[in-house]
Amino acid sequence: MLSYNTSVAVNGQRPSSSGAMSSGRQSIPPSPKAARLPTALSNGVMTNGSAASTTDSPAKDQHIWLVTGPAGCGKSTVAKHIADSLQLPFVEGDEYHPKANIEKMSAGIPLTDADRWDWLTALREASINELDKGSDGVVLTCSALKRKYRDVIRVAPYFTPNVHLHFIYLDAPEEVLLQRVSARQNHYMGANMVHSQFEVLERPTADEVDVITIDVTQSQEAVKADALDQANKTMDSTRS
Ligand SMILES: Nc1ncnc2c1ncn2[C@@H]1O[C@H](COP(=O)(O)OP(=O)(O)OP(=O)(O)O)[C@@H](O)[C@H]1O
Ligand SMILES: O=C(O)[C@H](O)[C@@H](O)[C@H](O)[C@H](O)CO
Repeated sequence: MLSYNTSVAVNGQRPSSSGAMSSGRQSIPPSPKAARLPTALSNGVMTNGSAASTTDSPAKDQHIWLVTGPAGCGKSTVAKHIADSLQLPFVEGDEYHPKANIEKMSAGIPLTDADRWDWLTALREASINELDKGSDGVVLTCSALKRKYRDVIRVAPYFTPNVHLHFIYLDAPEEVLLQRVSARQNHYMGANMVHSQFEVLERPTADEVDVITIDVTQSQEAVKADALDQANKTMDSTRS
């Protein structure tokens, strides 16, 4: 049975190891967007339910860009830049946290797996909703600290081969992010939370071939340019 603790296949390949996993087993809730699940038409052809896929012409390529990493790594900065540059809708993951999560983090209490599940599925749904409106893609921010959190999002393009999911992981040592979060004003996530983010962080492994890693110890301008360049190259390589 598929569970939160079972790694999903990335580009058709199931990983040999999926990093540190906790012991609790919970079933992954199905995407509420049941219409995207394949259904058989009377002619036997499978469709994901979108209008485009029921016509003769193939559905256009659509990209989900999920900008990830611990608090303060620059997710919002990079995601806004990519969204503006590529003229794509932007979904700020922080705005999808339930009130209870914000209260916890404001009080300096790290979230648990259980606190994050509904948030992750809400973000997955938000990305699908944007694509369903017809855009060429969507850019989201989401810490996605653990492998199994990324796996929750990996369900989004299932059954829709025209949808390509890419993680942009912003990498920096803890000391760098501590400095950036300490300098930041008016944010619920305080510097006291940075260490806990690194305690649970599972850096993407080599088998997670849908991840682009960006070194964010560089200047903000260099990081933005690097991330956009990598996104453009990735899109070029997926073009059929
Ligand atoms: N490459 C960089 N160099 C220096 N400062 C940066 C860089 N990128 C972002 N910053 C600054 O670091 C802070 C955190 O950036 P940002 O809010 O984009 O991160 P985030 O990952 O979205 O944070 P959070 O997850 O806590 O919402 C901001 O004050 C931002 O201006
Ligand atoms: O998974 C988590 O613990 C949370 O998503 C945090 O990472 C914050 O929401 C975000 O980074 C804002 O600082």
